[in-house]
Amino acid sequence: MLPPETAMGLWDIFLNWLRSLFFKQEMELSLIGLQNAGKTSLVNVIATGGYNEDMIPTVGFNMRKVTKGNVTIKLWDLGGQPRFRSMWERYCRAVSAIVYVVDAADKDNISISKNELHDLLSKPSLNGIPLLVLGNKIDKPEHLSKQALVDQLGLQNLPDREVCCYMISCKTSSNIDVVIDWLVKHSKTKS
Ligand SMILES: Nc1nc2c(ncn2[C@@H]2O[C@H](COP(=O)(O)OP(=O)(O)OP(=O)(O)O)[C@@H](O)[C@H]2O)c(=O)[nH]1
Ligand SMILES: [Mg+2]
Repeated sequence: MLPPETAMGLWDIFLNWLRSLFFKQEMELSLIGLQNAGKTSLVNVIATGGYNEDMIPTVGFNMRKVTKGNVTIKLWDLGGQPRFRSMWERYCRAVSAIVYVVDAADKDNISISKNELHDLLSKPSLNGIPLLVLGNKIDKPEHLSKQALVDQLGLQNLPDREVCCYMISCKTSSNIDVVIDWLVKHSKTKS
């Protein structure tokens, strides 16, 4: 006979396993933003916790599946260079949320980032899709504050969609847990 506390532990593990069979969640996300913002770094940090200084710019897009608890997240990681931006919309149409990554320490490019974001959100096909804006690289001392980023990206006047903004660092993993929580809350139960 197992001691009662071990039996309870096993019972809990069994129940959790049973729950995970019946309540699988899934979601599809697109990661958008200018080149060098840190989109691929974010995928890596979510998937494995790893961070690398020597990144290769994404050509076209990459798809990666990541499982967090009961949630399987399909991530479309898109290239941010100007020549790839015209395909952003196509990869955002069917997603549960758009994740827009900004280099919060690159003040010179914030207005370009703002214009690209507003351009994308003006597409009728993307109406109503929740938006998560991530100000990345807060390990750099020159990074903008969250309020400054919200103001400079014009996030206050975005109609008819849920908008959320967090400041993160892929390098130090700051606030990555809050990002994952937000994503998991926006997933859908698989039917
Ligand atoms: N200091 C700092 N550097 C970062 C951070 N996140 C990413 N980087 C660096 O920024 C550079 C670009 O990162 P990527 O993840 O390749 O950027 P991307 O948005 O995928 O770029 P494209 O694929 O060209 O669109 C790399 O040198 C990263 O090491 C961060 O949180 N802090
Ligand atoms: Mg990339």
